[in-house]
Amino acid sequence: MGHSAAVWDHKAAIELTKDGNGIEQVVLRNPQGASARINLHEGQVISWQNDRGEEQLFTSRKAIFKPLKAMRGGITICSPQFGNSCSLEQNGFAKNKIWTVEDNPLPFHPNDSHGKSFIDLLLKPAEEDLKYWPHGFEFRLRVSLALDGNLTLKSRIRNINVKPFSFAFAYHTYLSISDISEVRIEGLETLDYLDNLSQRRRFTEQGDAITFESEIDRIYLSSPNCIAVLDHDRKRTYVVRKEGLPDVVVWNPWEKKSKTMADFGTEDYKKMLCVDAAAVEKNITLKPGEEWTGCMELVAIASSFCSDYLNPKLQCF
Ligand SMILES: O=P(O)(O)OC[C@H]1O[C@@H](O)[C@H](O)[C@@H](O)[C@@H]1O
Repeated sequence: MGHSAAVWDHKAAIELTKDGNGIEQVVLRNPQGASARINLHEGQVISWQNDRGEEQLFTSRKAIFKPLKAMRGGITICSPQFGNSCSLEQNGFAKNKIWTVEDNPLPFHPNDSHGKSFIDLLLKPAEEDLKYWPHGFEFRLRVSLALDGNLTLKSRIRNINVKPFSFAFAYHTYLSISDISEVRIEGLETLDYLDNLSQRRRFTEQGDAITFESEIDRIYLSSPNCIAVLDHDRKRTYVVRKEGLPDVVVWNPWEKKSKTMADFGTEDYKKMLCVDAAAVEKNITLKPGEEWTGCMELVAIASSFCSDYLNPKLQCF
């Protein structure tokens, strides 16, 4: 990092940094030493480390860091589309736009900031963006790091136009894992899913936790608000909590597809698993003046798994 300057004096450290490419990043820290790094050019969370400096999000060794192009890894905001069903770029344009830091955001719930280090980002369409997506919107993203190291992303999208519009949404989350063969997901058993590898045909998941032995690209529907990703070898469990996001996308490209991706190493598929809190099956529609909110919280638990996190009665936020 060439340059570093304080943005504002918050309870926990927040710094704005520039690297050699001039990419502006925000680094959130908590007093215990956990951190999260956000790229302003893409509104993308590119790292989330625990208090021992261990990466909890995956970044490909071949990731390309350049402005206005989401790098392979971290958490990418996918909107207003997911996939490549319409004329927009794959997974939408939000990940390839310049976000600004918002100093005076619309008020959040008081609990949203309590004891947390956070940054508020804003995305608004530029004049030329309206040519290919003609909808007036304000997209606010709050990224917060709590005292316990949990990472929360809260998105608010508001229609500021006179016509309704619809969009899909996903927090495309690359979790860092020890080895894909050591990992299982709990919380998606018996759910229906759309299989992206079979033209989005609908299937029903079996009753066991999900394990991995080949490419997977599925949209699980009407999912519970808490699911868990258990990594036996690393003795770590990620809990994904969500609100306003009914679907969960699970993706691993496996070996053959990895070779077709320029910014992804051939062996990288072993070290990552994408588990996205999403709204994909049914688009969200906003009338003029309406606002939608979608949250995801990531919790990383060291050692053994605590099944209380999957209790459907637990209040997520
Ligand atoms: O290249 P991107 O935009 O990061 O997307 C990668 C993958 O993301 C997954 O979530 C999608 O379901 C896949 O179909 C897609 O290929």
